Amino acid sequence: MSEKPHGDAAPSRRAVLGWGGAGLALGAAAVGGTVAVAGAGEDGPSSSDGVVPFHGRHQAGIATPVQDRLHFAAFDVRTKDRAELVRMLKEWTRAAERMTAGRAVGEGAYGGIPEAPPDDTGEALGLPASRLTLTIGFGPSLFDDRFGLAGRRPDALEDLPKFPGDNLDPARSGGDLCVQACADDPQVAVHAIRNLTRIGFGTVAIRWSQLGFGKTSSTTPEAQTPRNLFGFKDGTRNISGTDTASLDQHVWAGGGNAGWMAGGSYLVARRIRMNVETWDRTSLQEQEDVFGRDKRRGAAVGRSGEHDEPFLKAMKPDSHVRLAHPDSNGGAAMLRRGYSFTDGTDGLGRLDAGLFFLAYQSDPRTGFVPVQRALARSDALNEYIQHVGSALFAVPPGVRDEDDWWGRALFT
Ligand SMILES: C=CC1=C(C)c2cc3[nH]c(cc4nc(cc5[nH]c(cc1n2)c(C)c5CCC(=O)O)C(CCC(=O)O)=C4C)c(C)c3C=C
Ligand SMILES: [Fe+2]
Repeated sequence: MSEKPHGDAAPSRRAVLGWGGAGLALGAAAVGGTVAVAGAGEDGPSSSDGVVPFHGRHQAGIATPVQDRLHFAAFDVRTKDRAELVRMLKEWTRAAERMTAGRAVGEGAYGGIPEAPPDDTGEALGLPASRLTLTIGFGPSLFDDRFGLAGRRPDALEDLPKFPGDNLDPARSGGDLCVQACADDPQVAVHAIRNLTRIGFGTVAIRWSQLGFGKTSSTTPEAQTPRNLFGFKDGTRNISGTDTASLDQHVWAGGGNAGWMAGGSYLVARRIRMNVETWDRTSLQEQEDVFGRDKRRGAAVGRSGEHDEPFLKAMKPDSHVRLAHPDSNGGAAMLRRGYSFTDGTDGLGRLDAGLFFLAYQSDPRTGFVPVQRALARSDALNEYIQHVGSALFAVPPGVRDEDDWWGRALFT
């Protein structure tokens, strides 16, 4: 790709009108696919590095390799006009195509009509695509009478039950829509959410959002397993993004009563506060017993290598890994894709820190729910954590091409 990162937009209206013949030539080149735009380079190096393809059978941001940073936003829909919502989803899709390719939204951040605000907010000018992925989801509350979608709600999008120990803040829970923005540069992820929010002004409003850093799970087992804020390797036994058999079995939805979801997935998001101060005063032995893995290598009790198969009976009955393992839950499994967060302090001198747990599965009723029931009941980790936010979303299949848009199968 020869476009400059985030710098170039389609040639601006003024540029096309003003350049005359040059503008026409540019237009012809654009039809062919790539565009060498006058002025390319002034905002950063030209490169197609770090571009994760936006189009495909599945949305990017699920099985694709996990990036370093997250900006997650849940939105309430403010309009009651279905056509307006559809218009916005189409506009969002076109903007997402551009931003994930490292390009600015619409006509860009400068060079347009001086009397109008620019199409792009500009803070990603000169930055590469940074493996940005944008993944949309539809919450249970979207499927009400407002948009005539009640009959299209998937059975699998059943509200999550209340689990023992939950202390959920409604202001950090739920949402009609969500967008998960992941990138290796936080500015690129934030830019993407900000621009989608700007496009949606009047149609949707942000209900809550979460920034994340330090991925706590990876979908690439050959890479070094990241550590969570308790200092333990997290994601050792995650589903790999290239394990198509496991993805088909545990992650991609088949459709069920909602054919429009075939090739999609269900996302559970939980904001989990971690009491790092208490943890840091806990003995190493207790810490390792809590997880059932050792802190140095991440090896399961009685094993020496991180990826050696755990022997569950060697672990304490209330250890996290024993309780969460598929063998303890009738085979239940999910693809974890969470991030650490720190959101300042809580006024009592403690960090407001934790895990923003994100898990994708083919059906939460057979994925997250049974595992979380077991954990909520008996997990030794519960002494150190608390679930404070929760949301569930149906994540539709991927956008196939430039004529397709987020939610087309649901709304048409
Ligand atoms: C309901 C699902 C899960 C929640 C909620 C959850 C919270 C949570 N987990 C850790 C740290 C670790 N989890 C590990 C393994 C693990 N966790 C879950 C599920 C939930 N975790 C599963 C399915 C597994 C894999 C079990 C297995 O197959 O062996 C590990 C060990 C390393 C690994 O395999 O990833 C750690 C460490 C925290 C800190 C946390 C809440 C804050
Ligand atoms: Fe876990």
